[in-house]
Amino acid sequence: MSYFRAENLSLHFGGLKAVDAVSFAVEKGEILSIIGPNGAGKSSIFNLISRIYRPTSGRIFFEDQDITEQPPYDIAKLGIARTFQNIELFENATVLSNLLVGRHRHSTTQLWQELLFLPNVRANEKLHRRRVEQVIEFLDLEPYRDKLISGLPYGVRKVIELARALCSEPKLILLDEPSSGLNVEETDDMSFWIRDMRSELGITVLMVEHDMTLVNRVSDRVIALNYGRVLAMGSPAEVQQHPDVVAAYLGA
Ligand SMILES: Nc1ncnc2c1ncn2[C@@H]1O[C@H](COP(=O)(O)OP(=O)(O)OP(=O)(O)O)[C@@H](O)[C@H]1O
Repeated sequence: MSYFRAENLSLHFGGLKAVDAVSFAVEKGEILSIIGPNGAGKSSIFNLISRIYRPTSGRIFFEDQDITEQPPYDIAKLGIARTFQNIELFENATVLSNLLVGRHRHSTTQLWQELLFLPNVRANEKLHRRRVEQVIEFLDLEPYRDKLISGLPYGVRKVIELARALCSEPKLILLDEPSSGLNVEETDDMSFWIRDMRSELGITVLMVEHDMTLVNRVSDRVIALNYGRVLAMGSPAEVQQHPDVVAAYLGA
């Protein structure tokens, strides 16, 4: 049994097949990248996994559990986190506050307990802060801890978005174009974070990415999509040399 599995997944918008009978599996500890031209269906697959959309047909399994019908909040609880192509952070809050939001899935206290600030609330708060500090250290974000998001450069925000996803202690992370908007040096750093996430934190990675340098550097396997269908699957080199993939990128 695979760690994560999409089986015959389809998503139709009227007559448009954004995702068309896509099947793939991700093994525990693997870094798998999804590539493909604009409109190929990459983000739609992420939106199906995080339950922003319901599949027209097909099933999704995680750790041997059928999660196709799970509500979005439960997906996070099961240990699947994601980042977005367009960064989604609270602009007028500090980095630390944004990261504490990432701890939400581990909240065990009720609102009434929080209002009364009972001892278990304090203990919980301490645990959350400790975990957040670990992520801050892991991603070298100490200089930004108390800064407002609105004053930070794009490259740093991108790392903070990754940090927020890591604060939820995910088992599987979905990275939606982690290099978009980053310069060469920042993309280089991103490739190290992604590899370290796997080797040091044991996180399995499913990534949508356009930058082939990053894809080649971190991926164990690659899936190429076009018009919602799988064109090729295999090692980064195999997929990039596949004639259908070459044709799709050349617009043939
Ligand atoms: N909510 C929607 N309603 C209608 N069509 C949609 C919707 N979302 C996506 N599509 C269409 O589905 C297809 C796949 O889109 P998707 O965003 O998944 O592609 P993508 O591979 O992520 O593209 P990009 O690299 O540009 O982000 C496209 O033709 C897109 O226009």
